[in-house]
Amino acid sequence: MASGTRNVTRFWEWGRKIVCVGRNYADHAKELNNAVPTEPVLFLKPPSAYVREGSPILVPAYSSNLHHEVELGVVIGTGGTAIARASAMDHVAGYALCLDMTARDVQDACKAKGLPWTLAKAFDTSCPVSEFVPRERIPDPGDVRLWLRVNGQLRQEGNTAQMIFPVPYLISYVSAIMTLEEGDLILTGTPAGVSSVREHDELQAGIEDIVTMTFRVDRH
Ligand SMILES: O=C([O-])CC(=O)C(=O)O
Ligand SMILES: [Mg+2]
Repeated sequence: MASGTRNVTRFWEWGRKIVCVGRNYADHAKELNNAVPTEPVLFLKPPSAYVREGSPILVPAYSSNLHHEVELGVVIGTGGTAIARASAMDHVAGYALCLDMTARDVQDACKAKGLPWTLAKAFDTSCPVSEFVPRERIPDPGDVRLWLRVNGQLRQEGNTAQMIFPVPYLISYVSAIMTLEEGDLILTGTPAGVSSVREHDELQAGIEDIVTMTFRVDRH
């Protein structure tokens, strides 16, 4: 697991990139009136987006509609360029439960103006992450249940079997565009049920009961 003096189980400390896949579940694409894509939709978050349990998720000062998106995160172990689909899983060190926090009002405005989603997706605390989950604990990333509760109420529930583009496809696709490096994280998209959160809300999420996490929401 160790690489030099660094340990991939603390990948969020490495300063590596976070590659996000959008609209990878048809039911979520439809709930936001987006077309179901014929190839992956990609965007990035900077490593400064990471937040860990114990620290709050902050609503950006410029947003009044912050949404949760629960997602399976794939942590890259061995980097590569133009990785073949057949060997893609050899590049996975493990997984993490992630939230792709999204300023939905800002994203809607960006979409309307044809602008990038950076303000909506890449702000500080926009990427809450769980503990690292070693790959052995998820033998099939194409068949795990993701769930998210807000103040105890179930809001999102989906199975990664519903992904349009499965994990090996995504690793191959992304690595043909940008080299994947050890410690990079791929967020694989969210199932349906995204909704608003406010100051003082409590978010609880899990990959089944393999890993769970709890975050509170605060304002700047
Ligand atoms: O903002 C969106 O709806 C796109 C996205 O991140 C997702 O589908 O997970
Ligand atoms: Mg997302």
